[in-house]
Amino acid sequence: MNPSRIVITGIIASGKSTLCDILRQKGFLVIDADQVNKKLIKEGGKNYLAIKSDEVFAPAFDGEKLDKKKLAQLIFADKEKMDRLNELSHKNIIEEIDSIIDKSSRDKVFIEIPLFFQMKETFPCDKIILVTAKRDVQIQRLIKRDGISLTYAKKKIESQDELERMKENSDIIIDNSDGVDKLKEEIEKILDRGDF
Ligand SMILES: CC(C)(COP(=O)(O)OP(=O)(O)OC[C@H]1O[C@@H](n2cnc3c(N)ncnc32)[C@H](O)[C@@H]1O)[C@@H](O)C(=O)NCCC(=O)NCCS
Ligand SMILES: Nc1ncnc2c1ncn2[C@@H]1O[C@H](COP(=O)(O)OP(=O)(O)OP(=O)(O)O)[C@@H](O)[C@H]1O
Repeated sequence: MNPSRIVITGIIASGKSTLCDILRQKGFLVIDADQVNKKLIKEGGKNYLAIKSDEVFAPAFDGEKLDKKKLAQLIFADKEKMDRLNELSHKNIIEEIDSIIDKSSRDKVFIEIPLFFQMKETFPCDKIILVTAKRDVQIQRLIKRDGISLTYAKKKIESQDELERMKENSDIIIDNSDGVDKLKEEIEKILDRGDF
């Protein structure tokens, strides 16, 4: 079985995971690249080992323990470190996602890849759904969900600010600036249209 691959991507805190939860409730298989990475950065995992062996990331370790908050602060403050982490981790994330898809018996699989357009590696797919939200809505959701400051929220947003390019290269764009009910309606319309 070679299922059709539908990528869900978008700006940070736009509502990708919320959309994916709706799809899961409808019975679809949804793979989340962030969750895949969480497994790979657990002690002994492929990405944990790659990060541990690079001295640039030593400040993020407390003995053997990887402190994800410290790692996030390191990469969001330094683009070079972010690129290095991406180089170490993305190929492993893709490999793991491919292996989950290979084992599935579904005719379509949704894959949430927040950094789809930023990854150097190519991830073959059939359709790309882009989730967006108005900037002020995005900032407020990020601050509320993660309990972070306005400055840090803006820094996180700036690090992946290429919205126009993302729009040009996507097949379907969902604006999730309104409530969750509106988001549900939007995805139902898209599913009914049978675009994939
Ligand atoms: C920095 C880490 C430790 C933070 O972990 P944490 O559990 O707090 O956050 P989580 O993984 O859920 O990521 C939340 C969001 O942060 C943003 N983000 C994460 N990593 C990056 C990155 N390297 N560059 C830009 N944005 C990123 C994305 O929007 C992502 O959806 C973790 O995200 C990580 O190891 N990142 C590198 C791997 C990666 O690129 N993951 C994204 C897969 S597409
Ligand atoms: N339509 C909506 N109305 C109100 N709140 C929403 C809506 N969509 C998402 N949210 C809330 O906004 C926050 C961000 O949404 P979510 O976590 O789904 O975004 P994300 O794009 O997956 O984030 P990340 O890029 O960090 O992975 C969450 O707290 C979520 O509950």
